[in-house]
Amino acid sequence: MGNMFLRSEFASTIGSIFFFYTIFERYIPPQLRRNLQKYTHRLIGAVNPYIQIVFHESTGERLERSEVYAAIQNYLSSDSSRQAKRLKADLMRDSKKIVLSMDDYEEITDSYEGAQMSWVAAKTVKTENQPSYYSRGNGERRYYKLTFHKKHRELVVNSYLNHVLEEGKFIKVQNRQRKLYTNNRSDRMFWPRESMWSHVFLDHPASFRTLAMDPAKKKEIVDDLITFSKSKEYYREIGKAWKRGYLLYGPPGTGKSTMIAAMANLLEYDIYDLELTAVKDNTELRKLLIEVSSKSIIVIEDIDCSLDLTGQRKKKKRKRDEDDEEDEEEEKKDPEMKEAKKEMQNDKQSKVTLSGLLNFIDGLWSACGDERLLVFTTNHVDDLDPALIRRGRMDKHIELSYCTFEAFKVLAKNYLGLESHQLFETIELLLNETEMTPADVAESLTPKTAPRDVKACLRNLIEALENAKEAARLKAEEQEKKRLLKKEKKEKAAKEASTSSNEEAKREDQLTAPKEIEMNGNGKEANSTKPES
Ligand SMILES: Nc1ncnc2c1ncn2[C@@H]1O[C@H](COP(=O)(O)OP(=O)(O)OP(=O)(O)O)[C@@H](O)[C@H]1O
Ligand SMILES: [Mg+2]
Repeated sequence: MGNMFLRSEFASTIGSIFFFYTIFERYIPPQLRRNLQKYTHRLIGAVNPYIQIVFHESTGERLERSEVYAAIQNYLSSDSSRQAKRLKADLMRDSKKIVLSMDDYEEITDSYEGAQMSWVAAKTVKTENQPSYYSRGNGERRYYKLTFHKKHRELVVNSYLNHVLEEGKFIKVQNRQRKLYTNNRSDRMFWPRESMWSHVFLDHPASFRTLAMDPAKKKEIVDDLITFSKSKEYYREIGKAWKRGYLLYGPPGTGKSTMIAAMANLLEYDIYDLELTAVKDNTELRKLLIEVSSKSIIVIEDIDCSLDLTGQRKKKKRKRDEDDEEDEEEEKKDPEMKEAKKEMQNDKQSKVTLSGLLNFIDGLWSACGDERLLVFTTNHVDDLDPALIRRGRMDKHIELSYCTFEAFKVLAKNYLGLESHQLFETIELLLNETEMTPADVAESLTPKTAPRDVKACLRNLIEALENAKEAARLKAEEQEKKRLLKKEKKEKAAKEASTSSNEEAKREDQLTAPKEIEMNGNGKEANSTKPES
């Protein structure tokens, strides 16, 4: 009986609300309605101790997805998966993980420095009077609503919102699918707003654990990288752009490119592989730089071959100039050929200059965007212009060299799962006497049969090392022979030159001697040229 009474009471309340709402909507003019709503809100605001902030999913007339909304979605994802009963799963653009978020009208709570915050996901539906850009296709406009007590206003405005944004961005970076970018050729047509970089997803398995090099040196590099990635405040304090330059040098196949991939994997950075020869000029280089995002490594491989920056390149240029002189004659005969050659040269040559590159590294533009590594690689460090590699530009110089026994042990572990073996001693001796790149050692250790025969692999390596040792011995012998031959030739030439000059002197003496005698015979003239003794 009581229950029935309650039920009818409830039904009549709902009925009254519905009745008043219909009257409100239908018979009260819009202007009055708006005023009524405004004053009701003010009245409620005066007595309600809670404050609300709304964050819409899309903003502006273009309805671009709001970065803040995305950051909140990421920030709330772990709380959502724990607290919400109805969840939505999204695979966001460039994300490698599914992001879980609470469904509409779910509520979750978050606590920050002792303050309780409540987050609700909701949506508004477009009404007839609203402009068409107000909402997306289905007429819905989503938002998150943050509610907190007014005594936490300062905390929320000054620190909680920043915390949400930073954390959300951090989670986004963690979840993002990393990319390997490369610059497009500049003579290509670009669509408006099209990026000058094209990309593929970066999925390189290299890591510092599998990189073969001296463990102490490896630790030093890893520590340096991690310290860099955590030094945002430090760089701000000392007034320096948050970037660091590395120069990796060493013979081909010693792991320079592998180390760059390991760096990117360690710090979760993107890689921008900059092909300088495809960059038209310094202005374009600057444009490319502006597009590079934070948390990235800008790589210029084989810098000695990329530009007219090095001694070697200058030598090549000199040679080219000599060739040009020979060609000039031909070109005079055929002017069309001259034009074609000119075009071809322009095609090949980038007009990026050393000063342009230095500006790229440490000019004002390079400070736009945070947390960036710049890595140069070269096989010929001595050929580089000292201005390019001075500290401050290339802060850390790392030499990657031939395989040491320590490096071999890492490769043996990677390739064969071996910590030790009786053949290691022989290999150590041979490695001390022979220069072999880690790439060659790795190739010898790669199993050629399945299941892998560990001993056969080690024997393979020993054989390769012995061959390399023998080849080096023969080469040294050959070089010594050539040196001796050259020396002999030089000595012979010098001897011949001295005998011929002696003979000439003798001949001259013979030519001048009779004259003197003659002169002596004549008397006076001879006395005037020779000092009296
Ligand atoms: N230090 C190393 N540790 C592990 N693997 C290595 C190492 N060095 C070379 N390798 C192996 O050799 C291959 C070639 O190495 P990488 O391309 O890194 O050499 P590089 O120094 O960049 O050569 P280049 O100067 O020709 O560009 C890699 O795929 C890798 O498997
Ligand atoms: Mg390389």
